[in-house]
Amino acid sequence: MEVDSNSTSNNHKERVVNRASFMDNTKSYQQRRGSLVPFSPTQILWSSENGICNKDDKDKGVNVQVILRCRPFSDDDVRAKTPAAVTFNEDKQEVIVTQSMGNKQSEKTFCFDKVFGPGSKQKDLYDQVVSPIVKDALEGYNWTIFAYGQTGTGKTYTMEGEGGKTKNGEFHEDVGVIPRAVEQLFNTLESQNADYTVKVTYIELYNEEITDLLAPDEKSKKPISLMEDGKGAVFMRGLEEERVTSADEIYHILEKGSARKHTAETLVNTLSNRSHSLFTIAFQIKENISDGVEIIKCGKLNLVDLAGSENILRSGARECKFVYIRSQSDSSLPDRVQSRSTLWFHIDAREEQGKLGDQQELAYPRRVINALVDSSGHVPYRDSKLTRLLRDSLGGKTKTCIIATVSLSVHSLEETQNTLDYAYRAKSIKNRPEINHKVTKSVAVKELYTEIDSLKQELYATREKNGIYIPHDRYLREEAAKKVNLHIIFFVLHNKELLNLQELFFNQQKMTTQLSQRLEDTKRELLESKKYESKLKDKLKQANEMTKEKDYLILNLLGSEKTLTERAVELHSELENATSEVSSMFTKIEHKNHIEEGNKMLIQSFQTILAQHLEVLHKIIVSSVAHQEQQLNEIEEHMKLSITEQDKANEELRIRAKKIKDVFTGGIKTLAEIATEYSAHSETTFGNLNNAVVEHSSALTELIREASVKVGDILNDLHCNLNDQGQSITSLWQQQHESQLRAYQTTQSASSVTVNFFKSLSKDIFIVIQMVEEARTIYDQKLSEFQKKFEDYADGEDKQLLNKMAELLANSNAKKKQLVQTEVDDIRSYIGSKSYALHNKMSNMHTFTSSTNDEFTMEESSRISKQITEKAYRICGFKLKDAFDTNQRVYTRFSSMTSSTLQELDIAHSGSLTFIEYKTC
Ligand SMILES: Nc1ncnc2c1ncn2[C@@H]1O[C@H](COP(=O)(O)OP(=O)(O)OP(=O)(O)O)[C@@H](O)[C@H]1O
Repeated sequence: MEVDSNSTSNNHKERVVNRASFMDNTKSYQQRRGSLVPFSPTQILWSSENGICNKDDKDKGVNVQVILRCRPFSDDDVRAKTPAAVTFNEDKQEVIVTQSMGNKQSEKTFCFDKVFGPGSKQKDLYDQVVSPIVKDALEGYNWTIFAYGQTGTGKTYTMEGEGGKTKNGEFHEDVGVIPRAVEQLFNTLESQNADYTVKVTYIELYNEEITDLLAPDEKSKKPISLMEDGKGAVFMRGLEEERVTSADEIYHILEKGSARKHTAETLVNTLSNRSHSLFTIAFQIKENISDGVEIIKCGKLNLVDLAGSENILRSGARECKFVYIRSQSDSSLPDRVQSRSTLWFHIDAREEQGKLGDQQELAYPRRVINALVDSSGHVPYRDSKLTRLLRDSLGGKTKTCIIATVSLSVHSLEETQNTLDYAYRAKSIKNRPEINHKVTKSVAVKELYTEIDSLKQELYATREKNGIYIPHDRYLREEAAKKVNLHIIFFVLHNKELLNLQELFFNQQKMTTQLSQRLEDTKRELLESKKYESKLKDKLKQANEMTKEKDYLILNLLGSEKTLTERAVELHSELENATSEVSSMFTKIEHKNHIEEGNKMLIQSFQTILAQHLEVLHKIIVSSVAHQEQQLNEIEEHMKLSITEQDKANEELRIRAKKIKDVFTGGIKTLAEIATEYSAHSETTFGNLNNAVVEHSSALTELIREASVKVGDILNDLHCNLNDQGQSITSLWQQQHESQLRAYQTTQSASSVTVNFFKSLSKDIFIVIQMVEEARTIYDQKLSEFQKKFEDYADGEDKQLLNKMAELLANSNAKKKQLVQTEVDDIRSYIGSKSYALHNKMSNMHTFTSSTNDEFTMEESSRISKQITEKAYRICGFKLKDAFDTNQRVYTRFSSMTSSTLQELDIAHSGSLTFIEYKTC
């Protein structure tokens, strides 16, 4: 019957059988793969009672080596720029943890045997830490290396690593401790050219259940139980041992075993180990130390990858079967350990202890460590399978190296501190390593033969189903030995017990005083706690009220959130609309920019056109000025010509008037001569006189007629001249007017074109409108100034010209008028004086005739003479009257002609003045 550690039975026989079974098992000859030496790794793992120890090591003890390794930031941490909470001093082997509490920062420094920072490589760790361990193990020591730390901090990465071998047979840089150790082991064994046997086991401890990861298949997997040999040595029953001959075989086994592990995904690790795994390599090396004397070195490496140390709920594990330890309920533990455990783990009162998982399993090693560190006497190895398996490694005969893994991240600060605390405490655990038993070949062979016999008999008995067969002499031997042992044990135990009890009593006394003191403290604390509780209750009440308020607020908030959501939807649609509008605006802006570009080009072309127009305008003005100058010159020439013609006409008129005067003077003279001759020869020449008078009268009439015709001609010529002058002036004025009109129209059209163009521009270009407006205003101003100047200039010129013309015309008219008036006056006075002289002559002739009539008083003669005189008188009278009438008519006609000409001249003059006034206005 097997004795489980949890079993309370201590039946002697059972123990013997059990031990026998253990011995059988440990010394069973491994024939499966033809090994040279009988051995069992499990035996060597947990028992080394036959070992030869180094006296110094055994006496003083060797501290557990504690290595600290920190993993680098994950990609997520790098992305989130997570701050680091841990710094390293690899030279001093120190780790500094920085913690912020409000405004304060506290630092805690931990010192370890070796510290590997986030930049460390797998090879560095292996070369500096594990390689010496492997060498030491090859000397015959048992070694346990276990990785401990929070999930995702790199335990599996450190122990197993990632990747395999490269093409040139070297390890990938991420390969971990186990494959490298395997290779070093085989390389050394090969190089020593020794006979050796290597065997491996690979187990998983999950939920207090041990699983053989190397079992051929799931069905043939047997439950593995832990067994003790009564002396503290533990072995696993039913465990498959695989004998290996090369490193590659081990890699294969590792792969196979790893694939079977219980894993789950956590928030910090996608492939998190939910179990503890123990990979063990046990080896025996046969060494020939001298002729014929052979020794066998037995060494062993236990490579343990523990499950994540942290609070699993916090890590977000899925499908997690684990709960947390309820240390208060564990009555088997001393109070001190319980309270410490409570600090480390969360409690779930619903779970029974039996159902507790890995976290509880991890709590036990901590308790073991605490007990070992505090030297409290009782070390609770038996509380869990893990601590039972690690018994020899924590305070036992196995050398131990703990690789504590931590994360840099500030988010893992709490777990990092726990790990560092735990690792730091573990540093002070002392083991008492012993080198393993070295046996000669002959002794081993003898033992093996005995074992074979015993096994054969056992087998026989089993087949016969007669119970377990023990040979008689062996039975007697063992019984006797047992009796002796019992006595010895009883005696020793008795004495020891006595001593222990004494010690226990003193300890108890000490503890009692301590406990009563603590009880007092606790009572005080209880009182304070009660006070605190009442305060808490008050606070709870307040909190409840606040919760109600908050609920109400939340309801309101939900309502407003709903409206906000609706509003958000509306806004969203509005935003979409706005976006489309904005995009259309952008298109418009683009279009506008395009137009502006076009406008710019238009402005530029307009500037060019404007410049061209201005140039043309300038040319037109220049040509118009030249034209006007030419016209003025022409007018001047015309005026000069007309003045010359006028002078000529005047000269002609003067000559004619002189001729008329001469004719009149000649006629008067002739008349005087005739009168004289008449008076001398009054009677004889009366007839001649009559004839001469008649002749002269007719000649006078003819003369007057010719004079009046000539005067009429002169007046006609004068009138024609005036008409010509008027016409030439009118045509000149018309030309002038037309050219002015053209110039004015050109200017007007140019200005209107400019204005229109600027108006149309102002509509199109809103942004450049100011510039354009300014330019337009400036241009307008300049143009209007120019136009004004031009108009002023043209008007001034016109005015000056018209004034000059009017002056010239007025002068010429006045001169003409004066000339005509003087001529007319002269003619009038001449005619008047002539008429008067004629009248005087006639009256003189009348007086002479009457006196002649008086002198000849003869009736006949006086009657004839009277008749002749009266006849002559009548004829002269008639002739004079005719001449006078003709003269009068000529005078009237001439006067009327002159006045009408003068009137026409006045009208033309007033017309010119009106035109000049109109132009001036
Ligand atoms: N020192 C390191 N350098 C580079 N990558 C690392 C390091 N340590 C860990 N990692 C990476 O972090 C991830 C988690 O590591 P690992 O699975 O070894 O953590 P663990 O402590 O074994 O977690 P669990 O307890 O959940 O099994 C892996 O992808 C691994 O590659």
